[in-house]
Amino acid sequence: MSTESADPGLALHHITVRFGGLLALDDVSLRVPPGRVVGIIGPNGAGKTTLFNVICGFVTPQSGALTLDGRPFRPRPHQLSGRGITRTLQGVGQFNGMTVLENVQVGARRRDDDAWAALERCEVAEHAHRRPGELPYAKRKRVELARALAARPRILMLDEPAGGLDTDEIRWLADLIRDTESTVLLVEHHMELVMSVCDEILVLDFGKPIALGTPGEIRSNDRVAEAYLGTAA
Ligand SMILES: Nc1ncnc2c1ncn2[C@@H]1O[C@H](COP(=O)(O)OP(=O)(O)OP(=O)(O)O)[C@@H](O)[C@H]1O
Repeated sequence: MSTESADPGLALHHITVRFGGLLALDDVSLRVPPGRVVGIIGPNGAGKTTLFNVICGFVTPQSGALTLDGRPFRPRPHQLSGRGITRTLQGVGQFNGMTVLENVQVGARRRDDDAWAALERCEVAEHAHRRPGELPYAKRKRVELARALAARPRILMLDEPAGGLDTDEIRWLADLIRDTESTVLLVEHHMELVMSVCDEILVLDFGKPIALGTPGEIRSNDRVAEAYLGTAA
């Protein structure tokens, strides 16, 4: 571990997760250096969400370890935002009993300037006083992003942010991911988005890491094409 003590960012070391007899993650290692956009792809059931859940402390691995800046990191869901880690949810996931602004203020931990800046960044400030349920789906996805950005996270975990969005919205999302100062971990099925924004991509198949590389390397990897791109592209 001594060589890793100078390792900035998040790292997963040999993570294995079993659900009964099912091997959901099989010896997965990944480094997420500051400022990078790292994608995690793979077919349905490959273990992407489980990997996110390990980072968030919802799932405890049977073996392996996490480090943050080279130091042991034992994630606990309620302490994540304090460690600078924020996750968006699949779908929209807002409280409909609260206004858009109030939802985003939860992310901002009540710092109004951060909440408004995030609403403006996501171009939904004009809807601040409406309920999320009154907005179209794409706008609610933007509110969910604003909620996450309002925390000014060091590491932003995006869980299928393109789901249900049209081409223009996905283009907007790609710009947002490229522009953010946060380190980004992206689980996504939309290959064009993944290939256009990621610096590095981890490919999982039945819990096994089968490739790790730049978009170009992943595109030309035969094993990936066989396991995933061939069926999903
Ligand atoms: N809590 C759990 N208990 C039992 N099995 C689980 C649990 N969570 C996930 N699994 C199983 O672990 C495997 C990996 O699931 P996971 O949701 O991580 O895959 P995924 O890559 O995110 O899939 P998708 O693209 O469909 O969201 C699947 O076979 C799933 O059924």
